[in-house]
Amino acid sequence: MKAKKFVLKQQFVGFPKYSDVEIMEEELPPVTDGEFLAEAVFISIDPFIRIHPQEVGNVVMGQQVARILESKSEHYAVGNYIVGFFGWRTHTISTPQLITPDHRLPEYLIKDMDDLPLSLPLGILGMPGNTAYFGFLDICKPKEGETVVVSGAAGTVGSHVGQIAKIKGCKVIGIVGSESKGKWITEELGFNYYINYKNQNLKEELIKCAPEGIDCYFDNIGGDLSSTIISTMKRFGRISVCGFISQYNLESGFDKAPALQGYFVSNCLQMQGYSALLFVPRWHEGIAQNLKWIKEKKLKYRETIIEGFENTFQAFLDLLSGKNIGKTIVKV
Ligand SMILES: NC(=O)C1=CN([C@@H]2O[C@H](COP(=O)(O)OP(=O)(O)OC[C@H]3O[C@@H](n4cnc5c(N)ncnc54)[C@H](OP(=O)(O)O)[C@@H]3O)[C@@H](O)[C@H]2O)C=CC1
Ligand SMILES: CCCCC/C=C\CC(=O)/C=C/C=C/C=C\[C@@H](O)CCCC(=O)O
Repeated sequence: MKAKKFVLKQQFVGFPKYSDVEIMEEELPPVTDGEFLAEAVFISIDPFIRIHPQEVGNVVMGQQVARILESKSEHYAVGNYIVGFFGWRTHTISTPQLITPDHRLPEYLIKDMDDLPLSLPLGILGMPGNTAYFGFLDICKPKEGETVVVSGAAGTVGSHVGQIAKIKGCKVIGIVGSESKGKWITEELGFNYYINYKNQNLKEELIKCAPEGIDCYFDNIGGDLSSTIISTMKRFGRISVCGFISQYNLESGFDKAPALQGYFVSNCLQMQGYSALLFVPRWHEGIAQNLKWIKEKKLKYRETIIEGFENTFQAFLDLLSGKNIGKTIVKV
């Protein structure tokens, strides 16, 4: 059995380039006792791949939904589907990772999907879904009637957070980079307003949509746009810092505190960052709640599916340039 894999050839500097990676082949050894052979069906494309430390020479990191092709493990049977952190590769031989260390995403068998797509455990029913569920509810602690701003609002995490905010009875404003994204989140997902940061004045529009000020800000983007949003927050506002994608491709790094301390002091704001990994002990609680909301038709999703393993890197570039709506997935 030959596996294909994307190997990191050099560290990403600035916007990633094709010369940063290389597709290689690897001859896999026979499966031995306790091991399984899994074939990638879907590969997850996520922004953290751009900034998470990775070693040159290693397979590019990432989650997969994979089908068990051969098993000498009592835990997985041939034909089972699992979620695993195997990276950008077509075939993997491994042993079941039944206990999740603190710094890892869990590996598990996919069950109870009914007729839902098998890709969802990489999106709304997986890491990004739990990022939205726990990171919004536990950190922003939204109350009915409050005003919530979500940036990256047509992406996997942002579109999910906005819908949870609606379920909780909030007014929701989504920040997006195109009109089609804005129409999707307002007309189909129920956000109250969208603001297109590429062609509208963010501050003026925020004041129009939320003259009362903002109670909760779910931050996916960081940078100057987030500074503007934070400057319109109300007293005792809460900010969940999920990501800062506007800074990921900068060559200069990102180690300056925003010059917003005045707003934090005068409005008694709270800001907390987190990683989805914090919530690994409650992983299946988040998945069960998100699945319940999907079945109740309270939570909708979209996926941008790119076909073909060879197109995995292009899918990553497209995500970083905002070409996706909802979750970006490679169908291997
Ligand atoms: N803390 C955690 O544990 C986790 C954090 N994250 C973070 O959550 C965020 C969203 O992730 P995810 O939902 O997977 O990705 P998305 O599906 O939201 O895709 C990324 C989106 O970011 C937007 N974007 C790209 N560049 C910029 C920019 N310069 N300014 C503003 N927006 C930009 C684009 O939308 P547009 O067209 O609107 O610009 C793009 O579609 C990321 O910051 C990610 O790193 C994700 C998972 C876990
Ligand atoms: C410097 C470390 C990366 C920080 C990324 C920052 C914030 C945004 C973000 O996108 C976070 C994503 C978190 C994802 C969860 C898990 C990953 O870290 C993969 C874990 C790798 C593993 O070994 O399992």
